Amino acid sequence: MVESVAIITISDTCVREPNKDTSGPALQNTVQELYPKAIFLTDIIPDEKGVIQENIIYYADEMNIDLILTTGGTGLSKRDVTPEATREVIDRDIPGINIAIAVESLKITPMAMISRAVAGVRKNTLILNFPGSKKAAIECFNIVKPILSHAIALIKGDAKEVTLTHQSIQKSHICPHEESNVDITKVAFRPRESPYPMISMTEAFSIADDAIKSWFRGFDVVGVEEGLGRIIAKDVTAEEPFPPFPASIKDGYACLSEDGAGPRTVRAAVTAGDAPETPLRPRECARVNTGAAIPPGADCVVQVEDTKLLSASEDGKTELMVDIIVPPTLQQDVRTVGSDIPLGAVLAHRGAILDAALAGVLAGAGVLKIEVFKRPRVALLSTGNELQEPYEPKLKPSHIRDSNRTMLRLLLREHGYESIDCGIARDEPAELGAALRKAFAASDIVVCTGGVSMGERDLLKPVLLQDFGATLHFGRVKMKPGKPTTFATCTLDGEMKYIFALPGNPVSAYVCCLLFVVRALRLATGLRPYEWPRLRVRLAHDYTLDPRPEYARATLHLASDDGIPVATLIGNQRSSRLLSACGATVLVELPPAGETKRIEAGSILTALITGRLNCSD
Ligand SMILES: Nc1nc2c(c(=O)[nH]1)N[C@H]1C(S)=C(S)[C@@H](COP(=O)(O)OP(=O)(O)OC[C@H]3O[C@@H](n4cnc5c(N)ncnc54)[C@H](O)[C@@H]3O)O[C@H]1N2
Ligand code: MOO
Ligand SMILES: [Mg+2]
Repeated sequence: MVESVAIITISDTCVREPNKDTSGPALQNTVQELYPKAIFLTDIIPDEKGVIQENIIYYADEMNIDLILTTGGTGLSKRDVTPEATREVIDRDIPGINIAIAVESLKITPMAMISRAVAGVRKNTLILNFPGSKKAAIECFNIVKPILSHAIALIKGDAKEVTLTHQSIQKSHICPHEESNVDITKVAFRPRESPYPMISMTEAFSIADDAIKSWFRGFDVVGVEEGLGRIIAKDVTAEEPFPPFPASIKDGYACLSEDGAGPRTVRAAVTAGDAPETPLRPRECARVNTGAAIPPGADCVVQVEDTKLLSASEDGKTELMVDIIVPPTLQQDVRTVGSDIPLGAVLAHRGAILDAALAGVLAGAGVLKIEVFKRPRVALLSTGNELQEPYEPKLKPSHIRDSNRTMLRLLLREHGYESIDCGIARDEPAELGAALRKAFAASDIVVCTGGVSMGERDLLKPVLLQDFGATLHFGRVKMKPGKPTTFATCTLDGEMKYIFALPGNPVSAYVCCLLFVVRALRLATGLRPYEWPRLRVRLAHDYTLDPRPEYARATLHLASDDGIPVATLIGNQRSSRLLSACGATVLVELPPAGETKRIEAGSILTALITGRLNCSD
């Protein structure tokens, strides 16, 4: 049980200007989320070795604090002395903690190499140095979080907690299957303000991209027809030229171009599939069809429209002589061997998406199987006590049908990704934990909806943190819809798992799936570019702006005078109203309200093309 925590900001600057201390308060918020009942003491002190040591000794010896976290002074500048100060006052050091921090932090930034932080024990107190930047301090805390309670229990000799932890480690890695560490009884103590900073979309994308871009699990070999939407892993080259023989582009007569205009004897008739062998001689021609092989000796085709019949057999079954009216040029209307696809040409480049046309090209080239990037396995999980399956005959009082799983499964499929259905979990910590565990076991990326905001039954974040030791990379994003969008990672049975915990509101889930999940899947499967294409649109109506950047669902009318398509928003944009996404071609990027609170009809904005072009008139 962690009962007391001291957070010491070590920075000359923050001593002079305490409001510049963002790391201390952020760290406090994050730690408080994990230990809501602990007492917190905070301090800001200068980068002075003696002062740092006095403080550590005071909090450890006099105050008997369980955990001291320092932030700042771990780098390479002359004034950075936190590690030196700490090292001299600890009784025992714990190098493993900083090895773990270095290993994990190096995945995020090479700057982690120059942190010299120390972790150790003085008497009954665990002391950890964290870097001075807010982001880095929180990341470091999230890395050590899984072992904190157990380490502190060991230091304090808390036999009960140590035994419990050992039992739970034996049963599962983090938390027993049937139990949860999340206490939902103290509703009155829930945070009244979200402890998660509301980060920008750019920051959120960069964090999720960094975490996911190293996902690579090799290749699959799939049949061309099964591979729709998959990403080609290796260049595929043509082993046959196309066409494999000189073919006619027109229905007409194969001739020798040097004969010019004038009469020709019709020597032969060649339809598609025939293989003419006898060479044409001067002033001879062969009747040919589009796609038929032209005979040896011929070097051009004259379309039937540019000829006249001069003589024929009496029964009309055989053409004897034709007149070529227009003098032909060399190779006129001939597809020479390999002129569509030369032998050895690249048919499909690594990174290309296997679409219908490419499948046709591959089929035409006799390529039946193809190597593609493996895709992450995606599990879909809905959460909420109010949810029933769509097929249930009758709704219970105050219940609704789960629409998110159906919508997300098909939305992912529309963009080339299949998913595994993990059902509905109730808003109970242990049940949620069990459902997540199942979803993690079946997948690489879990996409769940609901339970990420401020309600007492919004348990996703605490369950991830306390039962899975997850690293919560972000818990709120400045966007509408989708504010409580959460992205976390955790290691289960030695494997990295990713979780996009999307808000429960169906439109929020829809928009965030397009913006975060599809992006992550594209990035993980080697697809470039992974940004949605943008275009300029003219807004059809006035709109009141939200303080957050908003992604409004709209259809496009392509008839505007200057060629800029007009975007019409699909009715009320409330995040519960999924009808607003039906038939959406684009997500219009509405800017956040600043000095301009209302945007006028006719304004030019950008829009992401996330849907199909529909005829909306
Ligand atoms: N005090 C605050 N309340 C809320 C805030 C806030 O900042 N402070 N944020 C609001 C925003 S923005 C959103 S978005 C929602 C997100 O809520 P949760 O992710 O916690 O989701 P739930 O509470 O579980 O459900 C919200 C809503 O969505 C319906 N829902 C959930 N799952 C499904 C499903 N599978 N199919 C259909 N509909 C679903 C659910 O019934 C609720 O109506 O929080 C706001 N609150
Ligand atoms: O951000 Mo919430 O997703 O507005 O509805
Ligand atoms: Mg909620």
